[in-house]
Amino acid sequence: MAVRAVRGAVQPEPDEAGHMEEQVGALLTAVLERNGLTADDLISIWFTATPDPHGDFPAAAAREPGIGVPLGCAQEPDVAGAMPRLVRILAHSEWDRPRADISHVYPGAAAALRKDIAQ
Ligand SMILES: O=C(O)C(=O)C[C@]1(C(=O)O)C=C[C@@H](O)C=C1
Repeated sequence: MAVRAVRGAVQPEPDEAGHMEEQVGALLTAVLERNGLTADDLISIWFTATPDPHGDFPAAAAREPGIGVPLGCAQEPDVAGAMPRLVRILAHSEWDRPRADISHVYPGAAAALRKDIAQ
């Protein structure tokens, strides 16, 4: 069994506590479903958020889909002209398939960040 990493990002809109939880939760659910993973396969999830105000900690959204692994949040560099209000995830998982099979999930506006890998 290998350890693999999967990426994703979402731009919660509007920036209210309930929406953050709902949309980041949906991102996490999509990452699991598209990759045939369960919450038990995960090892950890690192969240980053752009420096604009957010209604809640992104990691709080992982509790709704029942994800019980270690979580962390940090702030992205404040790059001029960068897309605002983004929450990004980097999840590590145990995986029995090749790296090329991983689906990285960038719904909606976030797809513009990584046209090369967004699904
Ligand atoms: O993948 C993303 O979410 C990006 O915005 C791209 C990118 C990159 O340049 O590779 C930029 C910033 C993030 O911290 C991670 C990756």
